Amino acid sequence: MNLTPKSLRAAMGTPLGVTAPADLATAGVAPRTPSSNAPILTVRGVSKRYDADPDSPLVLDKVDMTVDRREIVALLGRSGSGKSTLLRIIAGLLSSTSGQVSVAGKPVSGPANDVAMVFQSFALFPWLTVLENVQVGLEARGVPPAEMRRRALAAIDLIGLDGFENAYPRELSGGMRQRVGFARALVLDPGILLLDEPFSALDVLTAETVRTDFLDLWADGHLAIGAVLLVTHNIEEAVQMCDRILVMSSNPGRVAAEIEVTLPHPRVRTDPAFRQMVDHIYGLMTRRPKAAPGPAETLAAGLSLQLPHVSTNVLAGLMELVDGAPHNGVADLPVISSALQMSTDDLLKVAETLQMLGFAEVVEGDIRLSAPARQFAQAELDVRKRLFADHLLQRIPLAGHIRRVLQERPNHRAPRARFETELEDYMSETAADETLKAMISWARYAEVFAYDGDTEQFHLDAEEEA
Ligand SMILES: Nc1ncnc2c1ncn2[C@@H]1O[C@H](COP(=O)(O)OP(=O)(O)OP(=O)(O)O)[C@@H](O)[C@H]1O
Repeated sequence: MNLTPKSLRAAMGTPLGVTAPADLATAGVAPRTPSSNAPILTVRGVSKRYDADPDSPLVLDKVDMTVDRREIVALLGRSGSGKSTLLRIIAGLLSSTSGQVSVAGKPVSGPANDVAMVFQSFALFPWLTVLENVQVGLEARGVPPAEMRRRALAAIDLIGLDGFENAYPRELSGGMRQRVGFARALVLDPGILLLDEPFSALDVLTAETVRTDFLDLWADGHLAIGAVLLVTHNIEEAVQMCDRILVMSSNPGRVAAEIEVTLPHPRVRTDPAFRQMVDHIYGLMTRRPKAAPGPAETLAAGLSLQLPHVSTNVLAGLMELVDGAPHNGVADLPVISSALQMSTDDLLKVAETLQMLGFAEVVEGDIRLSAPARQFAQAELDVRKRLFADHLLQRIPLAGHIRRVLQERPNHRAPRARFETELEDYMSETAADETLKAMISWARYAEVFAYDGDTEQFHLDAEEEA
């Protein structure tokens, strides 16, 4: 039986909207009714490098943001944009390189009492029961045992786990485990609740149930929390849940756009206004990758272009899909993403790779194939390879550079390390490694040069030497 707060209350014969257990509820609190003008969270000029070396990658660059009382705010961004880093700095689990964070007017310099967090991985103690897991934070704060038990039971009841107090996490489904994660955070009555992709490890239906139950409790004023900051890369989740969405850009992470969501609750995903907002945000998240430099520009500029490791099978698959009916060359990315059950992040990465290679334009949430891409989609393998080779050499300076070096060397061979070192002047080691992996797989497909994994050397085959 799926015990949700709604079904639980119904089973108890109490109408929705009743006052929740005293320690958790702030009766009569209406969402978005500020109890004070000061924001509950203020982030000012926060920058972060993980390495003390000033030349190491800047993960966050002078981030400014606030969250008001009774607000649910999303930090939405692509993978690697620094969302989790920012959340951990706000929680006091990580220090910033510069800038300040304050919660409820107090500067954060370590784990703060006014902050609680729900993790993607649930992070429960497997050897503790549900009740003991929920009590952990209260125990750390020295709450007396009787009060601790009373508050933990109230939180468990509220979140729909009544009857499971003595169960161990291994006996619970994923959705129930995450409810424990929520109860453990809510029991602390935090000024701000930080949600780090709390629904992304759940299957689609369970995620939707836990999400809407949480929203119901919030809307009914049953949660004694000041505000919520949600980290997600799921655009629909952000539009469904939040009053405001902060879109983060990557490399370095910055707040690139801020969107107020005023759609009435409950928000329906098929509603045209909902879809329009999702499309708009898709557009904002679709940055145009740096264009390949023209002949007048330096090789250095070209080598700074990071390549995503997307396989040619996946690239070909998306071109075929968009080329075919009913899209006929132009498609709405949110529509394809739900049809393929692909995350926004994964789909945008593929679409932007096609754009980088000159096979597509990605604008305002749409992907439009170029003429060569449509030709590719309908061609046999040898024509596909030729088209891909042309685009690779024209659009990706690294491809031309490696090929030139191989042509100039008498034995037509060069070690991978030679290019890796060169790339690392412009990007991190991880990015250089991913760039070379992409280059190797694309070049092999297009037969513009070869790579020997055993000797870690690039080389030209006889027909490639021409
Ligand atoms: N402990 C660490 N040491 C060094 N670099 C790190 C560390 N943690 C994260 N990074 C780097 O910081 C950048 C931002 O990572 P972060 O996890 O904050 O991004 P994110 O937006 O939360 O990504 P995701 O959605 O994939 O979780 C990435 O380039 C990542 O490689």
